[in-house]
Amino acid sequence: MESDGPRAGKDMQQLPMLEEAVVGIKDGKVTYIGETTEGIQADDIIDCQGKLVTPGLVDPHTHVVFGGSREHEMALKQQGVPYLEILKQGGGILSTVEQTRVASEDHLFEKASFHLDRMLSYGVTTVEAKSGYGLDVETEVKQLKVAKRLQESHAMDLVSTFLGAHAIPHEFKEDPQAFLDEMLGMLDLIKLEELAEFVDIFTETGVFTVEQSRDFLSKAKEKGFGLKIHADEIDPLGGTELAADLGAISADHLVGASDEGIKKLAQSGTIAVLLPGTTFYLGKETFARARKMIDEGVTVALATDFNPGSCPTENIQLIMTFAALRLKMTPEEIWNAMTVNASYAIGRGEQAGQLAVGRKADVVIWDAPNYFYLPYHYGVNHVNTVIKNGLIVSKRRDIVDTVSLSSKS
Ligand SMILES: N=CN[C@@H](CCC(=O)O)C(=O)O
Ligand SMILES: [Zn+2]
Repeated sequence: MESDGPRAGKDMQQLPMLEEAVVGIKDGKVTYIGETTEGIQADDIIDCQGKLVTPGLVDPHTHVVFGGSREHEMALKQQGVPYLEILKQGGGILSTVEQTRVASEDHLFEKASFHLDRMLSYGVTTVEAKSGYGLDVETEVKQLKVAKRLQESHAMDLVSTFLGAHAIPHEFKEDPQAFLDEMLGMLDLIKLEELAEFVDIFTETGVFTVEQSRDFLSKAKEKGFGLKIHADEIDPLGGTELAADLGAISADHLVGASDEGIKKLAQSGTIAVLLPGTTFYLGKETFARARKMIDEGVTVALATDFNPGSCPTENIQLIMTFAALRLKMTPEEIWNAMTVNASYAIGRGEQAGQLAVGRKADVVIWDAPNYFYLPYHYGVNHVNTVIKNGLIVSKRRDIVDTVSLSSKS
């Protein structure tokens, strides 16, 4: 799984793989990858005979720090009330904002920790975490501080994104610009206290316009932040083009991305982070045009978008199945999208997403006989063991003979 950079377009089909491989780990790092154990001494040996071994997965788009939950919205969804209508009525994101504002920092820490444990158990070892459920200075800082504490104490590696521009809170309903100015006013503090590396905005009907987003993100860029955009998730407004124009590191969702937008992503190198779990959960028929993106030479990554509203699942393996069946991505493209490309989408291309000598020993051993088995056998957890920085952080029941799971392996 070594790569010099993100894999774009048809290069996403490349998936270097060793059979009969040996991975050596010492002091938390990968020290050896080869096909023989000859001349190698080890204190502990894990026999992975017949099993797939990969780098830890990278989830480059999550909203993991939040208060409460939104199961009460399920009935509204069943009645056909659209996502943006629920938000307009003060529910949706704004309901989670209320629950996050009243939660203590320690509570949010414990809750996010629980979700991160679950993500680790599904084979994810690096994750991006967005704020955006505070929408006021105090609560946004509280969320970002929780992410920072988690980065310092949890086995998971976290990369933090400031999404203060996630929705317009009640108190600014009549004056969205004043709200955006308040969020912009936080950037110096966020920089000073190293609370986030990226700034994101929800560019969507009834939330922020393309022009508001351009202005907001340009100011964040001037202050030295990397940029991300929730772009063309529901209505095709042109957030994709904006992401490319501004040189954003990623443009996320992209269900309604135009032909022009897709071309621009390929030219700018902005990574398309696709979130098919969200499209599924919103009950949409039309998914992001991954095939067109790959044909045009775009770098595609995949993520869960784990959040309490539009995609409440930590199961990134389920996203593999959606990517295969609804985005028509090949298994090779899916693995690249969740490892190499995902790590570049959050500025961790040099640290995560590859199994290579000298890198962190973030390794997953799967109860699967080959890499295309995972998107196929869906809805369950195929992890056998997760190793983070050389230590076992998650171990599940062993199946001795994985080969027997498959007729062909
Ligand atoms: N679309 C905007 N933000 C999130 C959903 C947040 C929520 O519904 O709580 C997303 O990426 O899908
Ligand atoms: Zn999101």
